[in-house]
Parts: sequence; C-alpha cells; structure tokens
Amino acid sequence: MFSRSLRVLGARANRRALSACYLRTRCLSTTLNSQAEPVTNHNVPVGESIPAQSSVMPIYLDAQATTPLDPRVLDAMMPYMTENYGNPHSRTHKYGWETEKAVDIAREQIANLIGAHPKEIIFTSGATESNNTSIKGVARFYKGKKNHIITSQTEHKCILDSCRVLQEEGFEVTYLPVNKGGIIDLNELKAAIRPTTALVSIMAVNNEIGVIQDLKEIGKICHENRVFFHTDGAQAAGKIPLNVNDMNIDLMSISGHKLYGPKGVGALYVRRRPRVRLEPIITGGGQERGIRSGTVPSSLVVGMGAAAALSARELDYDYQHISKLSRRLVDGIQSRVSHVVRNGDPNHIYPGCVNLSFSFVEGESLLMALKNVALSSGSACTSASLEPSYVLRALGAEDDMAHSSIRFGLGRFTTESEVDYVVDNVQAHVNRLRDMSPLWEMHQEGIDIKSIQWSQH
Ligand SMILES: Cc1ncc(COP(=O)(O)O)c(C=O)c1O
Ligand code: FES
Repeated sequence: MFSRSLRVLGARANRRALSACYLRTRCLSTTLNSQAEPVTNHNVPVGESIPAQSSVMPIYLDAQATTPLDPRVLDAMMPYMTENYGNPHSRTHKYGWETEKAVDIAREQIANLIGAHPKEIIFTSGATESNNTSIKGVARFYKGKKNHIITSQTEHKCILDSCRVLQEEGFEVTYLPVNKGGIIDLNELKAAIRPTTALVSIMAVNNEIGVIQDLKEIGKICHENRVFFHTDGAQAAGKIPLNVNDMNIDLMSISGHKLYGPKGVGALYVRRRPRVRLEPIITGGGQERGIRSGTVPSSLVVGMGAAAALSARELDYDYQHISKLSRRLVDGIQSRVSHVVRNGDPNHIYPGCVNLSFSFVEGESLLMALKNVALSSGSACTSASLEPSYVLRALGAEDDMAHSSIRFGLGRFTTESEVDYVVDNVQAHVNRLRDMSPLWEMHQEGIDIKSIQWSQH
C-alpha cells in the first residue's frame, strides 16, 4: 500500500500531499500500536506538555540528529530488501549482477550530488566511519614523510577523537580556533600549514550551530600548499550546493540518514586525480577499492543513492522551504521573546539549523518544558560532565549563554503550522521559566548580573 500510493504521489508538485501522506502514515501506526484515537501535538494547549506516558509523537525539530526516511527512498529500497537480495559482489549469477547494477547506480547518484566521478565514491557505514577513514587513513599512509594534521575546534566529535588517537600515535595536530561567528580565519590556516602537514580537515556545515565554512577558499589554500583537504559534509550534502572540483576537496564524508536516507550507511569521496592514498581501517575482502572491506549493504546503498538523487533534484526547493520556515521561527521568537541570541554568524549559516540562547533560562529546563517538541540543546548536557557545549565555548560564548542554548532543526517535512506551534510554546515556557528565576527578577530591577559577587561556601 505504501509503495503504490507513493508512486502516484512521487512527483515534485505533490510534495505537500506527500508529506501529509507520510505524516498520516505515522499517525496511523501510532493508532495501530496504541489502539487509541490518533492525537496530534496541535491538540495539546500552548504551554502544556504532553504527559510523559503519552503515545503522541512530538513535533520533530531535530533534523541535525537525523532526518526521517523519505517515503520515496523506502520505495526505492524495498525491492533490494525483498526479492533482489543478491550479494553485489557475486559474479556468477543474476542475483549478484542485478544488485551490483543497483549499487553502481547509487554510486553515480551520490557522485552527481557533489560533482564527483562514481569511481571516487566509497561506501561506508556512515559519516563517523568516513571521517575516521579519512583522518587516520591519510595520516597513517603518509606517516613516513608527514606527521601533522590541521582541523578546527568546532568539528564533530568523531573528527576530534580521530585526531586524538593520532596524537597518541605521535602525530601533531593543530586545532584552529574560530571567531565569534564560528568561522575559521584563513590567515591562521595558512600560517598553520607546515611542510609536514598531511591533511586539513574542516567541516562544511556545523551540526550544532549551522555555520558554513568557506570551503572554496580553504580548498584553494590547501592545494596551493599541496596539502590534502578533507571536509565532513554530513550536514551539508544535499542541503547546500557542493562541488568537489570547484572547491578543491580531496575527501568528503557523507551520511545517509542526514539526507532523508537510511541509517547505517555513508559515503566517502576520495579524489582520483591527483590520487589520495589511504591506509584502510577495515581490511578483508578488498571491496570498495580496498579502502573498505565488507559486503556492500545494497539496500541501504540504494536508499542513500535515491536520497542523494532526490536531494540533488530538490535542493533549491528544500532550501527555499527551509529558509522560509527558518525566518518564521527566528522572527516569531525574537519578536515575542526578549534577550534571545542566535549563535553563529548569520551571514554564513545553513537556515535549517537555528541555535538560540535564551538569557536567564536554563537550556535543559526549557528542553524539558517543551516535551511536545523533539529538540536538542546542542550541548553536552546529556553527558555526565554537564559541561556546556564545546562548540559554543569555542565561539567565546559565556557559560550562561552556552547553558541556555537550544537547537531547532528544520527539515524537508517541517510545516508552517508546526513552526507556529513551537513559537507559541517557546514564548509561553520562556516567560514561565523567567518568572520563576531570581536572576531574571534582579535583571528586571536593573541589577547587572555580572557584577554579583557569588558566595563561595
Ligand atoms: C557533522 C557530523 N559529522 C559526522 C556525523 C556522524 O554521522 P553518522 O551518524 O553517519 O556516523 C554527524 C552526525 O551526528 C554530524 O553531524
Ligand atoms: S546544563 Fe546547560 S549546557 Fe549543560
């Protein structure tokens, strides 16, 4: 039923109907599971939270954590999860050939999204693996001649951790700082490059604040200095235009589930001319040009290919849709709630990632209050450390502002009415939390909070 109705709805003109159909499917499954009347978030009055045990799914505004599988992607995957189950590496029968053909098409679809050649695409389990393979793989291959890596302080944990592992192996790593807006300084990058630098790794779009780095200029600097340039494109691929040749990118990591594809699959672009050499992390059967052994998960790969093709075709449409919602969200909140700061340089930001700090409000409390909205604080709150976000810290944010940040992630299926509902609820809950805050009261009385001498006992 799912696939037949979707084939009818597949055209771009029917996007609205498609997302409605998708959401209806979600509602339906809730009903089937719970045997209860379907309830939408919109039935919950503003300022009230859905009870903890409720079967209602919150409004999804966490598009940086993951994106829902586009139903058209599922449609493309289905045959490879059922009748076309061949191993794409089986050379002796039709099952293998059919699947291999599908994998090749997916490779081409992903290559097209970033202006690469299909032979330059390696399938992995996700951006974490692609990032590990790039950083460790390049460094270890060239370790006889080079021992230095450059990255930034606001990279995803898997980049920072790969660098840490390399430091333990004797490599040197420069972690470039960022300015208040989250952007690296290109002169500092130039100054950091040494004759022994093997790789520069700078992410395209930051997952916490949405800041976009100047990839083209970074790539130019790297190539002038004959240093390989890797970018973590997990949050950028399918969201903003990327071209590995225009941008002088030598390696790029992509994740399936960040672009409305399945989880557990990713891609790594590896330039062929001039060739980038890597020491593989996973060895064995020598699949994927020896860079990543293991049977290619054909259904996931087909899904990621379909997702890439859809994203390429609808990139402008998605961007416009998300920009419009982003303006509605930011303007709505900022016009109705005072003392709200947007984190990240607004001139270099992906609109689908809106990171806001609400003064005098603890981010975690606001997150808890907004139970009917699926959000992230974009901070380290969830870790045992209770440390504020290292990304916001790198931007120079004061601890209190870092502690009061919330990330709103908008995506392809987000609707205007969802945004309006979120704006109403943010206003209601921020006001309520501030009314309970002694700091807010002092601020209202004109006391400069920063001048307060806190007792040390
Ligand atoms: C910037 C960035 N890099 C890498 C990853 C890891 O991606 P994956 O879940 O595909 O391993 C993420 C996802 O959280 C991300 O946002
Ligand atoms: S408690 Fe707020 S950032 Fe951790």
